[in-house]
Amino acid sequence: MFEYEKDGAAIYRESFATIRAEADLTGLPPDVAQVAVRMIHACGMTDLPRDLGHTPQVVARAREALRAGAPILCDANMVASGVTRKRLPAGNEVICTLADPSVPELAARLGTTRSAAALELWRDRLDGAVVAVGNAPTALFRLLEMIEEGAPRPAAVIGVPVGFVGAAESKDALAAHPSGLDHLIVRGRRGGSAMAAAALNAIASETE
Ligand SMILES: C/C1=C2N=C(/C=C3N=C(/C(C)=C4\N[C@@](C)([C@@H]5N=C1[C@](C)(CCC(=O)O)[C@H]5CC(=O)O)[C@@](C)(CC(=O)O)[C@@H]4CCC(=O)O)[C@@](C)(CC(=O)O)[C@@H]\3CCC(=O)O)C(C)(C)[C@@H]/2CCC(=O)O
Repeated sequence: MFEYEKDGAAIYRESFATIRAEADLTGLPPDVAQVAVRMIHACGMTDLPRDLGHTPQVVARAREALRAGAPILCDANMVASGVTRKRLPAGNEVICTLADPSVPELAARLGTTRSAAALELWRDRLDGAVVAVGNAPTALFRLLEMIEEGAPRPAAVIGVPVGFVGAAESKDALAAHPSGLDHLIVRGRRGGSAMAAAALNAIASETE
C-alpha cells in the first residue's frame, strides 16, 4: 500500500501552491502569469517563465476573440483534445484539419509536412481565430508564410511547437514577424501539445 493524495481538489491546490512558490512570475503581466502557471502545471518546469515571450495584449485579444465566438485552430489533434470544452465561453469550435483525407496528397503536392499542408484548410476560418501550434514547427512557419501571402490574420497565436528541428527558429520567426501578430511563445526547444492546450484552457476561463 502507498500513502498518496487521493483528493483531486487537494492535488490541484498543492500543485498550484508549489508553482506559485517556485516559479518567478515577477516579470509577467498578471494575465500572462495566470497562463504561465497553467502551462507550468502541464509540464512540471517551474523555470518556464524565463523562456516565455509575449505581446502585451495577447491574452486579452485571445479572450476577446473566444468570447466573440472565434474558432480555435490547432496544428495537432493532441492540442485539440486537450481543450476543456466546458471552459469555452461561446461553445467555440476547436478545429484540427490534420486528419482531413485531402491532407496527405496536399502535403505531397506542396512538398511539405502534413502538419503544414493542413493549414491550407484553415484559410476560410483564420480571420480573427485563435491559433494554437503545440507540435509542428513547420505549421508555425507555414502560418507566417500564409500571412505574408495575404491570408487573413488570426486574433492571437499560441506558438509553442516543441523539438530540435525548427522549433526554436519558428518561434523566433513569429516573435520577430513584421505582421506583429499577437503571440505567446516559449523560446527554444521546449513546448508541446499539452502546454498549448493548457494555455488555451487558461485563456478560456481563468478569472482576470
Ligand atoms: C517532425 C515531427 C515531430 N514530432 C514531434 C513530437 C511528437 N509528435 C507526436 C505525434 C503523435 C505526431 N507528430 C506529427 C505532427 C508528426 N511529427 C513530426 C512531423 C513528421 C513533422 C512536423 C514538423 O516538423 O513540423 C509530423 C507529421 C507531418 O507530416 O506533419 C504527427 C501528425 C505524426 C503522425 O502520427 O501522423 C502526430 C500528431 C498527431 C495529432 O495529434 O494530430 C508525438 C506524440 C511523438 C510520438 O508519436 O511519439 C510527439 C508529441 C509532442 C507534442 O507535445 O505535441 C516533434 C518533436 C515536435 C518533431 C518536430 C521537431 C523535431 O525536433 O524532430
